[in-house]
Amino acid sequence: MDNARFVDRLTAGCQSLGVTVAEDVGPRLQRLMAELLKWNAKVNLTAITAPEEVLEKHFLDSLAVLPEVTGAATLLDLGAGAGFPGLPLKLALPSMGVTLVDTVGKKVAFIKAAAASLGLQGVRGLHARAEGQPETEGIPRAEVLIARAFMDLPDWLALAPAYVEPGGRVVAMLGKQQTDAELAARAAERQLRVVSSRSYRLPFSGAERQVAVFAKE
Ligand SMILES: C[S@@+](CC[C@H](N)C(=O)[O-])C[C@H]1O[C@@H](n2cnc3c(N)ncnc32)[C@H](O)[C@@H]1O
Repeated sequence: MDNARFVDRLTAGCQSLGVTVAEDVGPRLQRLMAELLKWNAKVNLTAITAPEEVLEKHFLDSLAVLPEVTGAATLLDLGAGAGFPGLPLKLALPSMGVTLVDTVGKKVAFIKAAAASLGLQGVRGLHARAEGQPETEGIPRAEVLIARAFMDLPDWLALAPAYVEPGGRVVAMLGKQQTDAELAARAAERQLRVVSSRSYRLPFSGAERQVAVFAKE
């Protein structure tokens, strides 16, 4: 994909999702894509390798949750894989401190290399397994905790609150649609409340997604 098409698709995608990013985000996402595809040729980081799909399913899907994350001083992305959604969110919100955690060393090595190549300050890649004990795992708590394609919702709501600072919130990026009643029931099981929930469609494929935000009661 050439530069002009990348910028066009990014702009159209953001418009469709109702989010805005600064002008420098496009070129930096292009650099991130180049790094991802270069690494992926040697180590298996992601099954999504077609540039159009990387743009939609990794970059735009990550940026889709900007409304849920904007304003946070710190973000913790558990099970970040090749850096999604944490890296695109960091590019869009440069003053936010972002920690990305994964159990697979090569994925964390990629996150660190990509952050260095993009000159990103305030990004930490952490090779660790999140099992609910942040202190012993060496994982810092954050104002906002996020994960995509990491756990099903009940398991995520069981694990996540241990990693949230007082007054913070848990963001769940959901592939499978949940009703308001289902979300409220899952939240109540963990003494959480639903702060917000909304569905959206990826701009080009039309794939359905949902994002829900939870806080401690
Ligand atoms: C399906 S991938 C999703 C990656 C990324 N969030 C995305 O949406 O592209 C799930 C990731 O979680 C990591 N993972 C699984 N269990 C974990 C744990 N307990 N702590 C940290 N990472 C974990 C895996 O290594 C894998 O990279």
